[in-house]
Amino acid sequence: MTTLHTMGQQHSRRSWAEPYKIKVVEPLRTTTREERDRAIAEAGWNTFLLHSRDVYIDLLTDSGTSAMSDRQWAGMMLGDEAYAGSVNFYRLEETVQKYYGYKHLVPTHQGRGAENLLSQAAITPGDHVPGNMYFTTTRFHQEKAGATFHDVIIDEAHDTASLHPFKGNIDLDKLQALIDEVGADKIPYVCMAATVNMAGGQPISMENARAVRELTDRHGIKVYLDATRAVENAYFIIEREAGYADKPLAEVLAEFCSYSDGATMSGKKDHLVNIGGWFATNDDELFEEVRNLVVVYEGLHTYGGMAGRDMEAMAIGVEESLDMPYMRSRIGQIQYLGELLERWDIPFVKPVGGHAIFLDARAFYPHLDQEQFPAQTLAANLYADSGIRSMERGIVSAGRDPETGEHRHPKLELTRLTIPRRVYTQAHLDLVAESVKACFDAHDSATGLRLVYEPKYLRFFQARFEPLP
Ligand SMILES: Cc1ncc(COP(=O)(O)O)c(C=O)c1O
Ligand SMILES: N[C@@H](Cc1ccc(O)cc1)C(=O)O
Repeated sequence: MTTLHTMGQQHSRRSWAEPYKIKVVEPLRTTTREERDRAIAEAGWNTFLLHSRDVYIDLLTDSGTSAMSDRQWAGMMLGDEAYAGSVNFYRLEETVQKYYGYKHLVPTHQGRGAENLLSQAAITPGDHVPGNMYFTTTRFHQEKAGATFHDVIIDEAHDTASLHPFKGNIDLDKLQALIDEVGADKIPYVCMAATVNMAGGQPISMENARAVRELTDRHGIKVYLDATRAVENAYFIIEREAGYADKPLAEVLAEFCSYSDGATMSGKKDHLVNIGGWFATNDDELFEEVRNLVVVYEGLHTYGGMAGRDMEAMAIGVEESLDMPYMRSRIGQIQYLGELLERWDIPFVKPVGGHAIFLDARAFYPHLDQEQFPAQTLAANLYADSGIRSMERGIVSAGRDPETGEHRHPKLELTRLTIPRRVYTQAHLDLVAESVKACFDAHDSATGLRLVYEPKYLRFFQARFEPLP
């Protein structure tokens, strides 16, 4: 007999929902297939060169694309736009010290501004910088300052099918081998990213961060964290690592950061703002150098390229990012999209990471050679199908080897569907999954691309292509 009680059991599934409601909306424009074919051709088959008005659902990036809260918008009115000593700077400094635990803060216009300052201040030409997989702008600044970058991430990170829960981990043997090979005095710091963007938004475990600290301490090497998505990383530690399930995000973040000497930050991600970043350190001497350099590249050391109002919104965003219901729904959205794609056997990087779904373009287009740019092709095809904008993360992003001038051939050839924070609904994600499925079903017709214009630096942003016949 079905009782109310047993009915309850049959329907015991409990969904999560976003812990906010919508107060302001921005209309979306739809386009025809003909218009999109024209737009992608005019953009040289590069989604970075599309006009945003021609895009329907914009999954290019989670950088600077968040919806700010009503509190953050209210904070914008509290902007103290003094050239020097803005109230908002001191508020931001205090907030970062409180939650990230570092002693000194230098604001910058965004993450790469902080990377430039750290690289210039800490690297001597001929140095070596190990990191858990490269990030484009980070490695660029390290190489520009005269260092050689070494990928010391665990092998599982390069395998799209590996279900390792912490694919962002540093391989301690690889790190030790590099120290033995070049000497600790040639390694100014280990660059530790949390989460690892290019690996699929994959986290590092607390255990691994602690072990990296112990190893580097033995050799007197510093650790600088790329803290861009460190709160998302903290969420995965709570979800997947023994001993953290009941801890608040803020406590996990603070412990994680305690294993580093400082950090670079792109506030455009975790901090839920449209612009801004910072550099932080516990090292008095390095701080002195960076605080001096910032006035050359970014602005005075109490604004670093941000308006007072931006620093206020950022300080509020730091606190909002540490709210567990928010973070659960943030990661929940990405997992939701992953579940839809999984149902249709669409190949993508597993487990689902922190900020995006990374489609495995090699598996989509096994008939295309990597030099026919499968991930770039998939991004262009997805846009043409439905107006959804994604980003190539494969051979184009990897660029050329500075020594040989040849294309680098990364193992991962991915197309990234990046989810902006607090912006899209599940219905949008349903449309995304359906369009990905349509492209997957049409995979035989993809012919690949030819590179026709290649800029010198960070080529993926402005390169142009033509379809192969
Ligand atoms: C992991 C990571 N580090 C650094 C950066 C650089 O930050 P920004 O875009 O703010 O310069 C980004 C994004 O660009 C990133 O995803
Ligand atoms: N960090 C941002 C913006 C960006 C995109 C691509 C890059 O290679 C560099 C920066 C992102 O990952 O989307």
